Amino acid sequence: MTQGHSHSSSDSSGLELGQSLWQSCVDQLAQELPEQQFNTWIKPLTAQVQDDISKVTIFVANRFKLDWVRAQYSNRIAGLLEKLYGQSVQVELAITPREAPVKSTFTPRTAEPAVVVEEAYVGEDRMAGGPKNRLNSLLTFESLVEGTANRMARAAAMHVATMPGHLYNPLFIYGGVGLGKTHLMHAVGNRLLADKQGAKVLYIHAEQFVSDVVKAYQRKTFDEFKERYHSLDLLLIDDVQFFANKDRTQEEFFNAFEALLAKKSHIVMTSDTYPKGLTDIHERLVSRFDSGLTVAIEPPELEMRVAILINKARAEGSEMPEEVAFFVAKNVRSNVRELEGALRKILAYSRFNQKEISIQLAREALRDLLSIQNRQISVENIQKTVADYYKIKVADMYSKKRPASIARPRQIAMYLAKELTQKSLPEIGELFGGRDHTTVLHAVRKIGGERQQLTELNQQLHVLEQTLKG
Ligand SMILES: Nc1ncnc2c1ncn2[C@@H]1O[C@H](COP(=O)(O)OP(=O)(O)OP(=O)(O)O)[C@@H](O)[C@H]1O
Repeated sequence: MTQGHSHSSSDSSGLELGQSLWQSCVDQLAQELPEQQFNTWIKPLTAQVQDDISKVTIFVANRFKLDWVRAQYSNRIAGLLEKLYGQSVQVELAITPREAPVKSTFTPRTAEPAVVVEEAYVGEDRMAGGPKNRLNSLLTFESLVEGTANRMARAAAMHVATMPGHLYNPLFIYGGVGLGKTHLMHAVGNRLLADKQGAKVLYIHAEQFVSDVVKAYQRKTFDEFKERYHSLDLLLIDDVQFFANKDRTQEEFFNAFEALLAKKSHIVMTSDTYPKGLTDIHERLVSRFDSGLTVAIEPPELEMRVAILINKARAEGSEMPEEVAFFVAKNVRSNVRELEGALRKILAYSRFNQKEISIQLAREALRDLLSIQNRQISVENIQKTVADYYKIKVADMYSKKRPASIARPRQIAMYLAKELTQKSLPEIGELFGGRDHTTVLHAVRKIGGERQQLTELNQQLHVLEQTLKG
């Protein structure tokens, strides 16, 4: 989003701008806040932006959350909106009305449906039209771009959607943030419902499951809880790493899991790590998670990022020239959510200034983003981050020591230095204790090659890249 521009106040561009402003704010918070905080407090928020963007009303599920969001986040949100928009924006908080005005309510695209559905299964009135499945109908196989990074996961998901309860049960999908795990899961649900209308499908975030367990506990409604979960045909449960340390939840999930598998209902789960990498989750559950098919979603490669940009632009009614898409995809590398954020900024900037989308325009629209990237990534920074990650001393990055426990992280750091900075091989060699450029080249080729083969290494590199990009 740009600053200091003029704008008309009441036409539809005000609405669009409001939408992308709120989305940019959410994207920014996703970058700044620890993931769990973001997912708990910010992701479920919906906002209504006044046409002239002087006021944003943020909807929160209940009184408790309202107080919390007000105390912890409202100043920060107001500050961000002001920074993004270039003028002050009044921020107001309200409790989500029972029937939210869906049309004018903007939800971050990554979030659950527009109305916060915390009470969805408790209030009898909501049961009238059948239980809510919480699926977002926009997240389908059709809108998911396929590439090497998600091919396996997509094929498995497609199989589950067409023949649930058959193979790959449970299907466990893991990968870093913003890589399309949630999207894929919704796609399974949407496809199954399209094929079998009456199917009982539920998408739920692991934290919501925890909160359902707590409620059942408080209200002594475990029978209802069981009835609800154990009767599903397809359970889609997101981010199961959130079950960590929640014993009662794990027990209830274990029961649901067993009941569902016994009746050949399908379970699809996602997590930020592979099952054995989960911490503070009971072994018996972990081994259940791993008992069907476990697939990774990898960060998208360049061509896939380009395709995603072009597709998403088209879905928004704009054409993004291929050279611009390449420019953006080369500069925004970590995940799809960031790509979407970049795209929104470019579209808003182009509409606002009524200019064609070009590389120059993209450069201007993404000025902040690009400068943050350039500022943060230095070879020293990489050395420190990699040393921390593999628990070795930073000094070992320049030392002559050769044990594998040191040499390998050092090679990884060299690889990242080549990937993420503009430095030449000799310059990098110099910064690693005066090593020859052929040593650096060897490291770059070796790690780059292994990355294609070893999922675990690829995940580690992905984490490091995300950390370095801030
Ligand atoms: N291959 C793809 N094609 C099109 N859109 C994609 C693709 N992968 C991801 N997206 C989009 O990127 C955004 C982030 O994806 P999603 O929310 O599914 O990520 P996630 O892996 O579940 O991340 P998190 O763990 O942070 O929840 C979504 O808007 C999604 O639609």
